Amino acid sequence: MDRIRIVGGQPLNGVIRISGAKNAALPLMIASLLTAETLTLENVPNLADVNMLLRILGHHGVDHSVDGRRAGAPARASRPIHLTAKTIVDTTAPYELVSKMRASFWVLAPLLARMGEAKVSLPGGCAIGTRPVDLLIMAMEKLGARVEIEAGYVHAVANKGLIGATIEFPKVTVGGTHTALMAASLAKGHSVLVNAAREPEIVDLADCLIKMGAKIKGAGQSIIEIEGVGSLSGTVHKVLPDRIETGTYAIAVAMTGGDVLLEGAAAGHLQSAIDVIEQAGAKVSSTNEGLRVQRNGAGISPVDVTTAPFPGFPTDLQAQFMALMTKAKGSSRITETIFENRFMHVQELARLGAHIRLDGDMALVEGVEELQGAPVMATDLRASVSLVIAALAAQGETMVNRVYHLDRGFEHLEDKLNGCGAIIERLSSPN
Ligand SMILES: CC(=O)N[C@H]1[C@@H](OP(=O)(O)OP(=O)(O)OC[C@H]2O[C@@H](n3ccc(=O)[nH]c3=O)[C@H](O)[C@@H]2O)O[C@H](CO)[C@@H](O)[C@@H]1O
Ligand SMILES: C=C(OP(=O)(O)O)C(=O)O
Repeated sequence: MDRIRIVGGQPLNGVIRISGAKNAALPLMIASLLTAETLTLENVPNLADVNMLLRILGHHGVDHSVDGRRAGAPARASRPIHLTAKTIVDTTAPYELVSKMRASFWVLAPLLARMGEAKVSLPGGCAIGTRPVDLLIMAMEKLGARVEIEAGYVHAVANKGLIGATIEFPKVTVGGTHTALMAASLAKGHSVLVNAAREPEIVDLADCLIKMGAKIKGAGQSIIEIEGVGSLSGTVHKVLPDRIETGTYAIAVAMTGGDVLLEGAAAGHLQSAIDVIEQAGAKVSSTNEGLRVQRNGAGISPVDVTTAPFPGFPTDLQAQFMALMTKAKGSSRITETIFENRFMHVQELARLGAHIRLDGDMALVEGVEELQGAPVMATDLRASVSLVIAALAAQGETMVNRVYHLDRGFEHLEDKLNGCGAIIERLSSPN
C-alpha cells in the first residue's frame, strides 16, 4: 500500500494547474448513458474514481476511448474521454461495483429514463455518514417510477416511460438534483425541481445536457424547470475546474505561507471559501490566469466556519480548513451541518499535536504554536488531504498511510506540491 512522506516547514511558491472537477466529471460521465451517440468530455481528471466509473459504465455497455493514449502507456492528466452508450447491455448495477463508489448509484436515473428499468445496489454508508438515498428514490417515484427495495437493490420500473412532475426536495441534495435533472430530461412533459442544489457542478451537468438537446431552465437556482424531450444527442463538453482542489491548495498556502498561482481556477465557484481564507490572513486575488494566493509574514487568524450547501462554505473543504485553524492564533469553531460524521480527521490531526474538542456537530479548535510530524492514517478523501496540509506546516516528518483515499480525488498531488517547493514523496510498496 502506498504512503506519502512529508517533511514540513517549506513555504509554497509557484504555479499549480487546477484539474477538472471530480464531482462534475462523475455525473457528466453518467449522463453518457442517456444517449446512443458519443459524449466527449474534455478536462476529465485522471483519478481513481473516474477510472472506477469507467469500469462501471463499461458494465452497462458504454464504450470509451481516451485521447492520445496508446495501449500500456501511462494515463495523462485531464484528458478528453469519448463515451458511447450505443446499446445498454445491462440495467443492473451490482453491489461489487456500486459499493466501491457512492456516486455510481446515480446510474439509476439515466438507465431508468432510457430503458424503463434499472436495478442498482444500495450504496451503503461511508466514513463521513450514513448517506441515505431516500430523496433520490422519491424523485424517481415522483416521475412515475415504481420503486421497490429487493435484497439490497433499488429496483425501479417505468414501463411506459417517466412522466414530468414537480419534485420538492425537503433537504438540498446534490445527488438528488443530478439524478432528477437527468431523469426529467427524458420524461414526458414538464418537471419542476424545488429546493434544488445550486452547486456549480449542477450547472455544469445542466449545461452539458442542454448541449445534448435537453430543455432546462434555472440551473444554479433553487427552482429548475425541465421540459422533457424524446431523445438526447452526443456533444463535446469541457469539465469545469475543481473548486475543492482549488480551495484545498489555497488553504495549503495560507497554512505554509508563500505565493502560489492556482492556474485555471474559477473564483466565483468558491467565494465563501475565499472569504474565510482571507479572514484567516491570506491574500487572494483573481488574475487572468486564475487565483493567486499569498501569505507572507502575518500569522493565521482564527475564523468560525459553518458548512452549508452552495453558495455556503463547502463540507468538502471543512477538514482542510480545520487543519489551517490548528495553527491559528486563538480558537475557532467549525460546525458541520451536511454530514453527521465528518470529523474523522480530528483524531489524526491530534497525532500531529492539534488541540481539538468535539461537541456534537461542532469542533472547537485551539490553535497551537507548532505541529509535530507523526505517522497518521487517512480515513476519507478530504480528511486525507487535511493531514497533508497539516504535515506541510509541521516540524519534521509525517507519514500519511492509506493514501488510496487521496487518489480518489487529487490528481498528481505530490507533483503539484513538489513543484511549489514542498518536500513530499510517495513511497510505493507492492501490497
Ligand atoms: C460525487 C459528489 O458530487 N459528491 C458530493 C455530493 O455528495 P452527495 O450528492 O452524496 O451529497 P448530498 O448533497 O446528496 O447530501 C447532502 C445531505 O443530504 C442527505 N441526503 C441525501 C440524499 C438522500 O436521498 N437523502 C438524504 O438525507 C445526505 O445524507 C447529506 O446529509 O455532495 C456532497 C455535499 O456537497 C459533497 O460532500 C460530495 O462531495
Ligand atoms: C464526499 C466526497 O465524494 P463522494 O460523494 O464521492 O463520497 C468528496 O468528494 O469529498
